[in-house]
Amino acid sequence: MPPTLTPWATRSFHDTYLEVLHTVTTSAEYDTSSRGNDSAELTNVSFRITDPRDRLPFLKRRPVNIVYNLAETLWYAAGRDDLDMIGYYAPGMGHYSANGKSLTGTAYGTKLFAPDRQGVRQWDRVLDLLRADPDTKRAVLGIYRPEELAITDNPDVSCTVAAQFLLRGGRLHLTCYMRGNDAYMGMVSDVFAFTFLQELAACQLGVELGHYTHHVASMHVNHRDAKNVRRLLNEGNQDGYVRPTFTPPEMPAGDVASALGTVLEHEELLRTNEVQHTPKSVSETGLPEYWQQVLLLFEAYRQIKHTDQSVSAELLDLLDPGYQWLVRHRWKNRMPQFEENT
Ligand SMILES: O=c1ccn([C@H]2C[C@H](O)[C@@H](COP(=O)(O)O)O2)c(=O)[nH]1
Repeated sequence: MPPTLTPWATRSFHDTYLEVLHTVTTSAEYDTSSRGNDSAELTNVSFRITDPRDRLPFLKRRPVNIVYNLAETLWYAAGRDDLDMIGYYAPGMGHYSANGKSLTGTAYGTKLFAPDRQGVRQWDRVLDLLRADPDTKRAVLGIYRPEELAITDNPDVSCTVAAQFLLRGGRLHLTCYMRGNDAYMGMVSDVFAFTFLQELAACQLGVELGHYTHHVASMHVNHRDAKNVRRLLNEGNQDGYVRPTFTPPEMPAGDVASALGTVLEHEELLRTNEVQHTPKSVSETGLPEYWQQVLLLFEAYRQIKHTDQSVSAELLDLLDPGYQWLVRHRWKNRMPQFEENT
């Protein structure tokens, strides 16, 4: 019998990430080969993160691209499916596009945040239901659609089937159901996006954040990533290793929709290099500090993409310590001064 991962609960995703990678690679049930991907697979893996704000792993051997993760989540929240936006942060996303312009399955935002035929967003309907009937068991955000399998050789079928809110004891919990999850690559972005959206919903409802639970039918690690996964798992075994810990930033209550709208306007101007922000101009937006941090990250990325200079030292100094750690380790060769052991 393979080990059961339920009920696995850790405070942070960092610990869960390593546990899942370790268990899938050492206790795989199957060796699968589908659509050119050879993988080690463990079926029906579930875990819980008790602090969904602690959603980032901090690993030197795989520094998360925090700019991409924020951009992808905002791309969802804007109900978008275009490669113009997401392709700037992840050029590889183009491979999943059938028409070279947009994405289908992966564009969760079109299912969650774009108005349906009745002109209502699924997100709003579910939040309204929670306001009207807080104990409801119906607050389900449906993502996977049966029609996706009707498209021959569809390169992009939704991996997330659904996500469900439960408002219990004044706290908003989220459960995510996935048909398949790439434990090394995809899981980091999926957990980031869903926990971020959970925090957004809690702010919009004016309730406390609860726990986040992730259920996956096929949890797998592709064989091509096995070596990198081993290196990652060994990171903690190095002499003198101290696991970096940071207090995660907390999304402020208030008019989240308006803050999101402003952030998205600035994101586009920075992406197209029409605007260059400074710490002063970011503070002049009047956005809460939390959202200013997102703009600082987009400005750092603009400097990386559109110039060949180092990222501004003044900007780096202002970043939240966890974000700063990730940027410094991800784009080492674009940092003003980088010390390996910091
Ligand atoms: O949000 C996503 C989207 C995709 N994938 C991974 C899972 C699979 O490895 C691959 C999709 O391949 P198929 O299951 O569609 O063959 O992408 C994720 O982990 N998360």
